[in-house]
Amino acid sequence: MSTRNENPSGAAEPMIGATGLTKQYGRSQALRGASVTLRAGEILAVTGASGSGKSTLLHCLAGIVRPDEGEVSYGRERLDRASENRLSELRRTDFGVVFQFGQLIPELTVRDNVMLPLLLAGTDRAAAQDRADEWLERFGVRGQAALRPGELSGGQGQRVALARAWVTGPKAVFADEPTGALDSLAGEQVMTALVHAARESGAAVLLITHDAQIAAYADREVWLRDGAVHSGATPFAVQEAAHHEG
Ligand SMILES: Nc1ncnc2c1ncn2[C@@H]1O[C@H](COP(=O)(O)OP(=O)(O)OP(=O)(O)O)[C@@H](O)[C@H]1O
Repeated sequence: MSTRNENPSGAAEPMIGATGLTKQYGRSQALRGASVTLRAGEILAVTGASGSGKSTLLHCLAGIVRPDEGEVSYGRERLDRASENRLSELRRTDFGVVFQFGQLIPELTVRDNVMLPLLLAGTDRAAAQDRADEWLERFGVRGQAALRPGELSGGQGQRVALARAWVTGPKAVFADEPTGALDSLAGEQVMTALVHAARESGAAVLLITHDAQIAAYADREVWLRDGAVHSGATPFAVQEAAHHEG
């Protein structure tokens, strides 16, 4: 089911804005003047062929990577100039991140994985466990709380990763190909859970995907080519390239 254009918050104010971002890795120019806005409460899909700069853009917006040039604003704060301490604080409190392969800690149980961000933020153990169980329940994986990540299906693992991203009450969640390793049914279940969590919590979501069906869950779509952002629906040629390479 697509929820395109159904942002119930109706909020249009920019939450995170990036202008003129450039980022070079050795000889490879990942971003060339990329500008994008993530508005409060919206789900924004970012598509584009492999190597077009999608992950680098997400890393710059989430304060994981500092751009070479350009500005990243979070409200009134300049993330491109923020200290490392402030950026790691924001990643613990205001931002959640989900990657293609969940990146759960294999030695910890599902519940301990989800509790971890809360414990790092100083929440006491009993409260952290209650909140972790609550989010596992919302993502339909409460029954798997005592298992280790290696015992989960791909879709369950991604729903646990979403629970871990949402457990701290983030203002924005950055999801880099969260369904990229899943079959289409598991991908749809993960996206349904993600949209539900976003609507319930009011968190904005930046969703990277090479899959047009996954992008259709978003409120708005932008696409990257050669490190620059374009708005509107992804052109078919870019979709095709992303599909084959992704
Ligand atoms: N940490 C890094 N070190 C070196 N080069 C990098 C690094 N991260 C990205 N790049 C390069 O920057 C360019 C953009 O990469 P990026 O991962 O942002 O693209 P992408 O659109 O997310 O690609 P994909 O869909 O394949 O994940 C690529 O040429 C890539 O090789």
